[in-house]
Amino acid sequence: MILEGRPTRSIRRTEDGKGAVILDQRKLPWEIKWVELRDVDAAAVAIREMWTRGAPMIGATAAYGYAMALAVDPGDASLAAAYDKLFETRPTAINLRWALDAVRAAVADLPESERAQAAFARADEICDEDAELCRSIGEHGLELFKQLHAKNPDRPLNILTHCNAGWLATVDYGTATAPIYLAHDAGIPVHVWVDETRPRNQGALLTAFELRNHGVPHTVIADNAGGLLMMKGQVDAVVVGTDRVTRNGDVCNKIGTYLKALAAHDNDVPFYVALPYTTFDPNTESGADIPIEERSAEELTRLSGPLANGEIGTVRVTDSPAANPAFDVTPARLVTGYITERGVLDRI
Ligand SMILES: CSC[C@H]1O[C@H](OP(=O)(O)O)[C@H](O)[C@@H]1O
Repeated sequence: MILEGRPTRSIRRTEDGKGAVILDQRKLPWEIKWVELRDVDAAAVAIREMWTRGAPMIGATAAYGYAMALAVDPGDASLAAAYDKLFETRPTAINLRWALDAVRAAVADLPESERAQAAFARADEICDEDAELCRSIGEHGLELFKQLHAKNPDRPLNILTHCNAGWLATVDYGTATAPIYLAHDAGIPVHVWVDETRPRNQGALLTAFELRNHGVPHTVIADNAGGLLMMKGQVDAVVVGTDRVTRNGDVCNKIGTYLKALAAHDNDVPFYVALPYTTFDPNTESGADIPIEERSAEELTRLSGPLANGEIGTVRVTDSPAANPAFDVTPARLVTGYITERGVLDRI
């Protein structure tokens, strides 16, 4: 099923098959700008500077960047150097490692002359698989939403989400948004509370953009408002994406997720995490072992956006020192269930 009102893919190969095309998400929603990535350095910059972001999208972009590196130099030294260059862009989302390992495994035993083509083919597979995984997450989440809505059939189902785990964060459908889109398209009245998600406002800018384009009723709220809404019975479930789920079920996600889980637990609101298997990390025991990315303080001390004259400007929020951890960890004990391509699981 192709969702109307938006591109069907957030990443694709260039026409000549030698690069990748992504949306520059830093410009959204004010400008829809597709950019071509033509080499591994461009892919690394796009990931590190968050032109494109979201765990599956980071993996997909890195996969194509890896293939571009091998098209220039397919030797073993390049295979290792390109892996490291892409791996060190952002430390938290496990999809990055998963995708790089998948491409390396597909080419390492091949003759050098065959490596680039095989790498691009594996990157294509990663993208096609991600779209299918997210659609399956949506199908299983749809059944859950039907059960939740049956409890209060005379009013919309109120879902709260944090950050952007939408089609912009994946190859298609999204993870947390997949059940929202499929429920909306199936005629289930869904309303979404969209956490703005400071400091980069992926919720207010990206999730709101997606939902607006798809005609899904939604309300942008301050990150700190969710607890009150839950206390007032205005949230039927919290559904978020994730960047890494560890073997014990701990969930690493955008900063602020843990606080939503605490409020949900205190108000008996179910808290679900949507993820494909590519975001599960069996090699890490618990959330305590996950590297938490620390991003620039400027992301917190400066705000940018269109000024009255339409130009993109920046305003100062504070001139004081700032700390900017980009993720936090929600312990498994606070997670009601995991919405996966295999179904809704009460333990991962
Ligand atoms: C489906 S992954 C979405 C996940 O990625 C986001 O992080 P970022 O925007 O920094 O890449 C956020 O944690 C989302 O939940």
